[in-house]
Amino acid sequence: MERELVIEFSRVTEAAAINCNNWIGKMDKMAADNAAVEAMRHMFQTVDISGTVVIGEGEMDEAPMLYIGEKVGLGGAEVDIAVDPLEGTNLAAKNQPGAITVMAVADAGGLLHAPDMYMDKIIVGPGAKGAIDIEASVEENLKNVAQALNKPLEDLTVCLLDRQRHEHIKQAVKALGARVQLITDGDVSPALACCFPESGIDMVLGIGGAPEGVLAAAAVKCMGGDMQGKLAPENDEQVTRAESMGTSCDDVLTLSDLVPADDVMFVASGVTTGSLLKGIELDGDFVRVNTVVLRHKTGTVRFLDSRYRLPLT
Ligand SMILES: O=P(O)(O)OC[C@H]1O[C@](O)(COP(=O)(O)O)[C@@H](O)[C@@H]1O
Repeated sequence: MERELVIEFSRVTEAAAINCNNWIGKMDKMAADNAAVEAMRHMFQTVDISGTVVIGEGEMDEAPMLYIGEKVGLGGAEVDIAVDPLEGTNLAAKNQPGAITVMAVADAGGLLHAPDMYMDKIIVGPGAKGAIDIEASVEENLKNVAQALNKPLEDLTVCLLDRQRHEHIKQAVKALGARVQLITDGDVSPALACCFPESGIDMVLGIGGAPEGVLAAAAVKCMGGDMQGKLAPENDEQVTRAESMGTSCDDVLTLSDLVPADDVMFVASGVTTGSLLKGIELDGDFVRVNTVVLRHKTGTVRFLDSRYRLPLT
């Protein structure tokens, strides 16, 4: 991939974020999502790549735009693309922190084709690389991560979606005297955040979407953190579907299973303000949007503070 693509890709997630601005707080998550999808799809058509959507809005018969298998771009390097045009649709609709527009781009074959089902995840930043084991208990993982980070357990913060299915994790964290940070939606943002010590999040645990798991893995790989995942099927049909896509639900998926590519980029723009990215702001004649662009091959981490003059062209 070419260096110039950094800016090209940031325009894609920024267009999506700007286009859903009118829907922030309007209690209509479908409309917000559609606005992000439309803008992202439109902007892809201006980028010099031959892209294939491998994680997108669904299968071709259920999603008109950015469906799995859709070809995007003007032509150029053959890349695979994972998108979540609006990650945290509820957060945007309810004007709560942490909604982002996000994508990952890798050399063809470089991203796991994750089925649309749940995935159990354990994620840490670079300081705790090698200290996690998804098959070990919550207690064991917390102790090992605290030791790797050289932190007392009481100061360790574990982020998880506030769901009934995570009750055992909450209880285990409480019993150890560590801290939880409960989120209502959007588990990609904390995966990125735990790679930045100043975010205050040390690890992410629990079950969320598998497509979001691959996006999170792209961010974590670029940042030098660590992640393991395991598909969490809800029925036999999902087990069969996962197998037909080449992944067993019994497999522990390491970072290199989730993102085999060496050249992978992760790009996200803020919709509503979160721990690392500010949300969309109107600033006089301009609209302002914050973006993070990570690239594994070059080890670069870029924060962009972009402004677009209104009206948009
Ligand atoms: O709400 P559930 O079913 O627990 O699913 C959790 C998944 O949904 C999300 O919170 C948000 O997904 P959407 O943006 O599609 O609404 C993801 O970040 C997370 O992985």
